[in-house]
Formats: sequence, structure tokens, C-alpha cells
Amino acid sequence: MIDILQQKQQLRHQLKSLRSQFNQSHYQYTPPLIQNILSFISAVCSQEDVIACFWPLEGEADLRPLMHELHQQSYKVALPKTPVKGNPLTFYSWYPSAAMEEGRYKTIYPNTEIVEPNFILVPLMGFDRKGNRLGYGGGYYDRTLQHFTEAKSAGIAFSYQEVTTIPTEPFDFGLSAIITELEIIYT
Ligand SMILES: Nc1nc2c(c(=O)[nH]1)N(C=O)[C@@H](CNc1ccc(C(=O)N[C@@H](CCC(=O)O)C(=O)O)cc1)CN2
Ligand SMILES: Nc1ncnc2c1ncn2[C@@H]1O[C@H](COP(=O)(O)OP(=O)(O)OP(=O)(O)O)[C@@H](O)[C@H]1O
Repeated sequence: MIDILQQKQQLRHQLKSLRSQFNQSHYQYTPPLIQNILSFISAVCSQEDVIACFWPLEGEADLRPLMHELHQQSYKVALPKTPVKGNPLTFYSWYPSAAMEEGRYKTIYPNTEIVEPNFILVPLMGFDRKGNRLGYGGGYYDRTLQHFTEAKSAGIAFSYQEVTTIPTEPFDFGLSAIITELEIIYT
């Protein structure tokens, strides 16, 4: 039997080292990535929507300029707090003066009030053109997208994170869109 868990771990490992290779040059790809995210949001969201972003972990796109821009455009911005494994993420309101705290796995979240997101930006380590994603392996976003059934979502990645096929398990939540610095992929 093919061990999907093992395949995922191996791919995760490869994608991690790829990411550290690209780490130095990320910054030049971030402005076009943010532009594409803004276009997508202005097409699918209304001003009242709560947009869940993520605070960057090592090597991820830094979406903080996007968060400021969204706040300035009067969207509501939220960030996830990481719970004990096995639970969906909870989201807290973010604004420029929000007090930030460190949570599990070095994730940073605002110590503010809890909110319900309408649109969730999903971080990933790797993706394929069918909308499958691979994350850190906590299963947090799978559970979160299953929990917030009404929320729209899009994966956020740099184009170098694309692979031909991500191995999937039944609970993996496919993304309907993936936004990179080069394009918006509708799956
Ligand atoms: N910016 C950002 N925030 C995020 C995520 C993310 O991918 N990016 N998450 C996406 O889910 C959640 C946090 N999930 C995470 C799960 C594991 C590890 C981590 O560092 N894992 C260790 C192994 C830990 C272990 O299992 O013992 C590692 O990879 O070395 C990090 C984040 C919520 N917030
Ligand atoms: N909806 C779910 N219900 C039950 N178990 C789940 C669910 N989603 C994920 N899991 C469990 O979590 C583990 C990690 O899942 P997976 O490898 O898909 O994580 P990931 O998507 O890479 O991580 P993340 O979403 O945190 O970035 C799986 O091995 C599985 O046991």
C-alpha cells in the first residue's frame, strides 16, 4: 500500500529546503503577489467582509503591507490563533494598533476580540493545479475550512511552490483558487 503520510512528509521536506533556497529573494515577488490578492479580494469581497490573513512564519510571504492596505480600504482584517492540535483555528480582529502575542509554533496573533472570517487566505508549503495544498502538517487549515463552511478562501503561494501532484487524503480540503505573484489559478 502506498503510504500517503510518508509521501507528504517527504514532499514537505523537499519544499522546506526549496523555500529556504528562495528565502533571500522573496521580497521582490511580494508586491506583485499582494497586488494579485488585492484584485481577487476586490472582485469577491464586500467592504463589510472580515478577511483572514496570516502573520508570516519563516520563509512565507509577508502579508503585513496587504493587511495595512486592507485596513485603510475599510475592510476588517483578522489573524488566526493556533489552538491545541485537532481544533480549527480561531480568528481575532487585527488593526495597526492591536497588541500582538506569541502563540503555538511561534505564530503571532492579536490579543483582541474574536471574529468570524468571510474570506480566508490560506498559507501553504506546496500546491498543485487541482487546488490541493500541503501545509505544515498540523491539519489546521483543513479543519478550519471545514468549520467555516460559509467562508470563501484562496491559497497564497509563490509560483516556485507549485508541484505536479500533491498526495491527498480524504479530509484534505481542496482550494478553489490559488494566488501567486504570477497569476490567479482557478481550480
Ligand atoms: N503564517 C502562518 N500561520 C499559521 C500557519 C501557517 O502555515 N502559516 N498554520 C498552518 O497550519 C497554523 C499553524 N500551524 C503550524 C503547525 C506546525 C508548525 C511547525 O513548526 N511544526 C514543526 C513541527 C512541530 C511538531 O509537529 O512537533 C515543524 O514543522 O518543524 C508551524 C505552524 C496557523 N497559523
Ligand atoms: N478534517 C480532519 N479531520 C480529522 N483529521 C484531520 C483533518 N484534517 C487533518 N487531519 C489530521 O491532521 C494531519 C495533518 O494533515 P495534513 O497533512 O493535511 O496537514 P496540512 O494541511 O499540511 O497542515 P496545515 O493545514 O496545518 O497547514 C493528518 O494526518 C490527519 O490525521
